[in-house]
Amino acid sequence: MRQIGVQNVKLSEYEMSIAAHLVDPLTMQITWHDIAGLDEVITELKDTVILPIQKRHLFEGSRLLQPPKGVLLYGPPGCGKTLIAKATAKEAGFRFINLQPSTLTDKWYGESQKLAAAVFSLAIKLQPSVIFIDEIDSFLRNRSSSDHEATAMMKAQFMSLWDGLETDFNCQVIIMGATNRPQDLDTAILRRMPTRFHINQPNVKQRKDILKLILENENVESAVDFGEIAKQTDGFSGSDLREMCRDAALLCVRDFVHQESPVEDFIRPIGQEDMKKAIEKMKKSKTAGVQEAFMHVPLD
Ligand SMILES: Nc1ncnc2c1ncn2[C@@H]1O[C@H](COP(=O)(O)OP(=O)(O)OP(=O)(O)O)[C@@H](O)[C@H]1O
Repeated sequence: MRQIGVQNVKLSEYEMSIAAHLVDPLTMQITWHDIAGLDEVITELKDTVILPIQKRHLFEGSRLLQPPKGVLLYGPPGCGKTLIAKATAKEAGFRFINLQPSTLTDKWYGESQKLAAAVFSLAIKLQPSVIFIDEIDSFLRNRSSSDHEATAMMKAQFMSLWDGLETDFNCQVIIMGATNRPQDLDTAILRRMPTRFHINQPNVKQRKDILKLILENENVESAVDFGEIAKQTDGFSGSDLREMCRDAALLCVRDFVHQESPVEDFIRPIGQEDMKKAIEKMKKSKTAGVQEAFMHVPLD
């Protein structure tokens, strides 16, 4: 707590266990510059979320123009939802509580309720703060009659705590949720997240931008054609592209390690051919499914 500049705040046992999920803003280095191809989303986030926070005095008189208390980021996996949430917190100067739903759902009933309450009370004590819930659909999904009673109670409690934030005009706590399955979210939850951003699978131009960013500080041959690679990677997420570039870089390392008699003490730059091989490998693992791909990794 001292590290993040919080003093004289007493925490309960439950708040302490939630505080373990707090990301120290000094170590949280993600900024807008670490995100490629999502300029439109970033501009909109700046206007609707960051500006009302940073220029609070300009919006004080208006209830309409308060920063939203709930923001939903939705779209396929690996396309930058977590990056966006972290960068928003960093740029707004908010503390970041990275809440895994399992923190609440793995506990026995009474414990879950106390922890859920602690999430909110901690966020308020530490405000300004963002509570980030990845895979928010996993515990705030559509309510159904088959819900366990404890699950239903927990959802109801979560929502009423959330409403507490909404009604407190001066409270600077934002809930940011991420999901791959927005259609599974409870409608009452969707209503509490009116500000929504679709983070889609990157198109060809976005893939080119992401590739440039990933390879910005790497040793890459000048002849490497980013446009061509972007064209050949249709259907790849940002995370796939990163993994693919890592594979291409590893091919260079492997050549260095396995050369017969080391001539020079440097690793060759990444070339177009390395990228081509890495694309093929990623395509195979995507079609074969992750499990299948793992079976072909030699264990030695
Ligand atoms: N737009 C992007 N720009 C730069 N890097 C990206 C982008 N999208 C994804 N990445 C890379 O992929 C990694 C995974 O992205 P991230 O965790 O933000 O995805 P996500 O949408 O939250 O996925 P999940 O739904 O699986 O949690 C990032 O750490 C980053 O290296």
